[in-house]
Formats: sequence, C-alpha cells, structure tokens
Amino acid sequence: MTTRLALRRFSAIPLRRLGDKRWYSSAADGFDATSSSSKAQPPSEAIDGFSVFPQELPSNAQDPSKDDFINDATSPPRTREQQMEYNKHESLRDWLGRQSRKRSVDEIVVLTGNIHRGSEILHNAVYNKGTGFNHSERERLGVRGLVPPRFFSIEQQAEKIWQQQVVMRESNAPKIARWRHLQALKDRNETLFYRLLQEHVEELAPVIYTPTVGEACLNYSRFFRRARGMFFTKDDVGHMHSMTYNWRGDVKIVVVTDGSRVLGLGDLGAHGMGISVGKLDLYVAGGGFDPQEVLPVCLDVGTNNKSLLNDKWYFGLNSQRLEGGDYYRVIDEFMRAIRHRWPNALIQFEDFQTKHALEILTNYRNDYLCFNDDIQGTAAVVLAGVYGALKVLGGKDRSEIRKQKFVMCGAGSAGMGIVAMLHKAVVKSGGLSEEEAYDNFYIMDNNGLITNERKLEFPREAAVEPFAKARKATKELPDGASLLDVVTKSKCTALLGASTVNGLFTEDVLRQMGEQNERPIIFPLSNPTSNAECTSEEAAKATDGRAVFSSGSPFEDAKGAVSGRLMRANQGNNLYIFPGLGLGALLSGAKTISEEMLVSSAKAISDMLTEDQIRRGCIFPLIKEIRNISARVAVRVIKQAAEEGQAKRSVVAIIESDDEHDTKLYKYVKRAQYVPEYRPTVFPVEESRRTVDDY
Ligand SMILES: NC(=O)c1ccc[n+]([C@@H]2O[C@H](COP(=O)([O-])OP(=O)(O)OC[C@H]3O[C@@H](n4cnc5c(N)ncnc54)[C@H](O)[C@@H]3O)[C@@H](O)[C@H]2O)c1
Ligand SMILES: O=C(O)C[C@H](O)C(=O)O
Ligand SMILES: [Mg+2]
Repeated sequence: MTTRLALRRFSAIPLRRLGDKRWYSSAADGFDATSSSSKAQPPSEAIDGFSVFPQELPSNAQDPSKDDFINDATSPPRTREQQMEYNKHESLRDWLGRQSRKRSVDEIVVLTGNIHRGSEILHNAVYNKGTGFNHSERERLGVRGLVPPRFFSIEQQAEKIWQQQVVMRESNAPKIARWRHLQALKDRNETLFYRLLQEHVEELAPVIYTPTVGEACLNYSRFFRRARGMFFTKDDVGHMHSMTYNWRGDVKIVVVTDGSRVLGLGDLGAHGMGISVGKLDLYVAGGGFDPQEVLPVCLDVGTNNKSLLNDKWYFGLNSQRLEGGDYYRVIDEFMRAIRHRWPNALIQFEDFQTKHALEILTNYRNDYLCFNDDIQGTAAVVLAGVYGALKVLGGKDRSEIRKQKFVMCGAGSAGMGIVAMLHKAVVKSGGLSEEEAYDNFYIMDNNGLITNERKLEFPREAAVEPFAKARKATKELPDGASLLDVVTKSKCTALLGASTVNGLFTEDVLRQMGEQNERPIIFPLSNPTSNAECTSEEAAKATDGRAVFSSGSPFEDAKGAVSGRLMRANQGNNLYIFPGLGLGALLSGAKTISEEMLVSSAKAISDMLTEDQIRRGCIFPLIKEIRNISARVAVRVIKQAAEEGQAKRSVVAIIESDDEHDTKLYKYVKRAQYVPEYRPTVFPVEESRRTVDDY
C-alpha cells in the first residue's frame, strides 16, 4: 500500500490504468514492488534512472467509440498501426530514432502486468515473443541471453511456422498431427498462433476446428498438455461464483458445453472442452475478439459414455450424467456466476444434447445475452445458404424461398432450429399463411417421416409438434415413410441433413433429387466428415455436377461423371455466423440476442456474394474473407439491435448521423477487431529529460 502511494507521488505516469493489478519491478531497479515496506524506493531512484512500471499490455481491439482510442505519441502503442510500426524495430533506440532523433524520454514502461521477468515471460504464451523480442525488451525484461541472438519479426516467424504446416500438408501428415503442431504453438506463443490462423484461415480452420477438432475431442485427455478454459463440475455447486475469480481478466465471450453431443460424435463428457476452445479460436481469428477476453468452458456433469468411464486416462468425473433438477441446478448456478463476474459477457451454448438444448435456451434467452449455436447459429447459416442457393438458381429475390419444398433429415436441435427459421422465412416472404407454409416441410427422424400420427415425447419434441400436426399421414406417405419415398413423392427441391448418419443420402436418393430438379439443393450438414450424409463426390456424381451443395464439414469441389461439370462444395457451417453475431451483439451493447438478429446475419452473408461467385455456384462468400464477413454480419446485428431499442447511444448516434452510416458502422466494427500483433512490452513515456542517445 505504502509502496503504491510512493509510486503515486513520484511517478510521472498516471495510475488510472493499473486497475487492481500488482505492479512489478525487478530487483535490478533496487526495490521490491510487491513489498509493503515503507522503505520501498520510488521508481525515480531505480538504479538506471528509468522506472520499470507495470501495466496491462494494451490490446489493439478497442472500443472505437471511446475518445482515447487514438494515442498520443508518449503513451504505449495501442492502435494496431502503432504496434506494427513498433514491432518493425529491433530496439527502442532504433524505433525512437526513426521517429525523431531529438525525441527525449523520462520513463520506461514495462508492460507485463504482474508477471515476473526472464524465463517466466518466455514461458507465458501471452507475453512470449520468442525471437521476436527486440533488444530493448530483452534487456528490460531480463530475457537477454535466454533467446537466440537474432531478432525475427512476427511476419518472419509466421512464415517459418507456415512452412512447417505446408511440409506436413504435402507429406500427407494426419490433420491431427497438424492440430497438435498448432496447439503446441498456441501453448508457447498465442499471438503467433492467432496470426497464423488469421492469415491462413481457409486452410487452418479445418485443422483447429471442424472436422479435426472432433478427433481431438475423442482423445482430449491424452492430448492434454496445458490447461485451457475452465471446468465446472457437479461437485462445484456452491462454489462457482468464487471460482470465476480464479480466471484472470475481463471476459467478453464464453462458449460453454456440457459435452453431451459433440458434433455428431455423441457424449464425450469433459472432452467437450475441445469444442469450446475451437469455437473461440474462430471468434478470435474470424471475428476479431481479443484472445485475452474469451473463456472456453466445459460443464462436467458426468458422462454416460462407457468407453470414457472405463478409460483410466479420462480426465473428467467418473460418474453418470446428472439428470433433472440436479442438472438444471448446475446450469443455473453457472449462468448466475458468469453474469455476476462479467455482467456484459455473451454466453454461447454449444453442443448440448437436444433433450436439454432448447429448454436451456428458453430459460435464459430473455434475461441473458446468450444464444445456442447449434439451434440458432446453424439455422442462420442454412438460411443464408438457401438465400445463396436461390441466387445460384437464378431466383429474382429472397421471396422465392416460398417455392422451395424442404426435406429435413434429423429432428434434433440442429434440424428443428433450421426448419423453424426456414418456416418463418417462408411465411415472411408473403403469400402463404403459417399453416400453409408447414406444407413446404417434410421432417424425418430415425423412424422415418414424422406425421400427425407420430407419438411425440414432450417436452423434448415440442419443436417438432407443429410440423408433425400439419403433415397428415397419407396412404402414399404414411408415418415412417422412407427417405427415397419422401423425396420422390414430395417432389422436394431441397434435401437437408442433420441426422449424424453417414451415407444417409444414398445414390438412389441423390439421383432422384437430380431427376426432379434442374439444380437440386443438397445440404449434408452433419459433422464431422465421418458423419456427413453424403460427400461432395457422391452428390456431384449422382446429379452430374448440377447440385447446389453445402456440407457442415469441408469437402473438395467435385465433377459430374458425364458432363465433367464442376460442382462447388460450399461449407455450410455456423462458423459463418457466430463470430460476427457475437461481435455485433457486444459492440451494440444489446442485452439479448433476438431471432431477427440471426435472420439479419443470414441476409448479410448472402448479400456479400458477388456475381462471379454466384456463377461458380458459391452460396457463401469465401471463408478466407471471414473477418470481413464477420464485420458485415456485426453491422447488421448492430442495426437490428438499434431497431429493437437495444443499442447503446454511441452506435445509435452513428446510425442516425447520415446516409453513409453503413460505411461508418463497418469502419467502427473493423477498428474494434483485434489484430494478432505483438504488443509492445517496453515503452518510453514522457518527453522531458533524456534523449534517445541515452539508451
Ligand atoms: N453444419 C453445421 O453448422 C451444424 C450445426 C449444428 C449441428 N450440426 C450437425 O448436425 C448433426 C445433428 O445435431 P443435433 O444436435 O440435431 O443431433 P441430435 O442427435 O439431437 O439429432 C439427430 C436427429 O437425427 C435423427 N436421425 C437419426 N437417424 C436418422 C435417419 N436414418 N434418418 C433421418 N433422421 C435420423 C434422430 O432421430 C434425431 O432426430 C450433428 O452431426 C451436428 O454435428 C451441424
Ligand atoms: O461445430 C461445428 O462445426 C458445427 C456445429 O456447431 C456442430 O455441432 O456440428
Ligand atoms: Mg455445435
């Protein structure tokens, strides 16, 4: 305390950004910052005349509405342009010298929070830059001699790691080996990891996310190296509030799973952590969230997966899943704990089994900033895909959705989320009543076609009920009718799969789709690849390349067997939605996620398609554009929030400012996106006494 007071009196640097961090000083400076002794010396008496002063590393993801976004030259480089400039130089002298030979400084700020010096910095993935520490940082942080002598910029480092990935790709190394290579990088240098991911997102998304993340989740206990995220278990009930304080820093976004339905792989218990981590990697690389502000969570409420329970290395609780009230108590305490600690954080529910997913969403969606990715994110990406497909089909506008007849294979959280949103879109397109619009949908589950004769289990199948009621069983299409019969007799135009059943779209079924449609819409959405209802090759072969194809996991474009026509293999994965939706929701200041925000996200995506892409059969913009796609989605979400009266004043002011507000909002969002750039750790402030040549 006394030390702090001393600091306050003697330091030329304002303390306002210190927060509750302990400040740090090295022994070399002649006093121990952590001591409460009144003998502590003020920084101005540090032996080399410079104070060593802790602050948080400045993020370059900013609240762009704040005035202090633009720095003056004597505060740490915060904007990404300033940080990039700083990082080009091998020492402070070099950096300052280039700015102005006459520049003088008073203090040196060491921006490494309350962590220690030397090897501890090198072993901290947040601060570590490896060979990227410039000479001044090496000196000040006590890492001189602990890293190889030569300085490499982040661009050079990224190029080196990328070359290793290319070698692995070219030597057909398993994707999981590439996943491990990247996780190891993340464990030692997060900034470089995200830099690489951002630069090569098209090739690396399938490595760190779907489908490879599925394989990683299957073996997560064995792959475990370094703790990531937070686990809350059933044994933590009563302690969750306090546990959230074990997590450092501010959190803007939480992805939480209970591991009960990981992709199409079923109950993977505590291994579900892998999916939360993978989603958040895309929030960072694709959405522009600061990696310091994301929190992956796995709720370990047990598992019913026998092989995990019998696996002596399984790292989750060795017990059966909680059910009923006990289960919902865990969820509720978790939700309250998060809100108590980080009141503005967005919570994404991920991979909860269908029997709980809808109920959890219903319980919290009106009071918390939250959404379910599998129900809502998936629905929005499929709606975007259908709008994109209408363009490829030459439709004149979105209202043509009402002419489509959909067969949905899978009546789980994904399938029912999709049809609920498509049904609303059909009704909104005009011309059909709610009742009439149900006729555009045929829902199937493992027992075949679902009709009014089906006995539904409530509340689990409540979402199915209106579709079931409206589909009267007939002699032609009785309850339980087969997929081939349903496809043939319904004359459907679109075949969607969220069934988890690999090969469900058989050659007969695909061929029939091709016979009854000039351009059949075929979406095998189940993940990972091993669960897809069909491959791109199968769809292209059976339809001679005419299908408008989109799968949950990535496939290669494929050629029709007769004409050799190239069929575009789009990837219809909710990765197009969640990063931008989250970004928009948080930047707008919204308190809840509305259905209309999701619909706006879908429209934003299909609006981005270019004529050339449409000609080539693309129904989504390219994944390599994901940061811009996310920014476009965020703009629509912000505007929707404003329309609902949910947006904060500063963004409403932009919207009301003039006709150019879309461009302004876009810039606003882009400025808020974090860019993986090394954050300066050592920085001079206050021009007064010393000149550059003094150090
Ligand atoms: N592409 C994406 O972005 C995305 C998003 C979410 C979910 N998914 C995938 O969707 C799949 C389903 O997820 P869920 O949460 O709804 O799972 P779920 O297990 O709750 O639902 C699966 C449904 O498929 C039905 N089904 C099983 N066999 C069938 C068959 N032979 N014919 C027709 N239906 C059959 C089941 O009865 C059930 O209704 C998963 O593989 C998941 O990875 C993809
Ligand atoms: O995780 C994905 O790739 C998409 C989706 O959330 C799923 O559960 O399959
Ligand atoms: Mg999911």
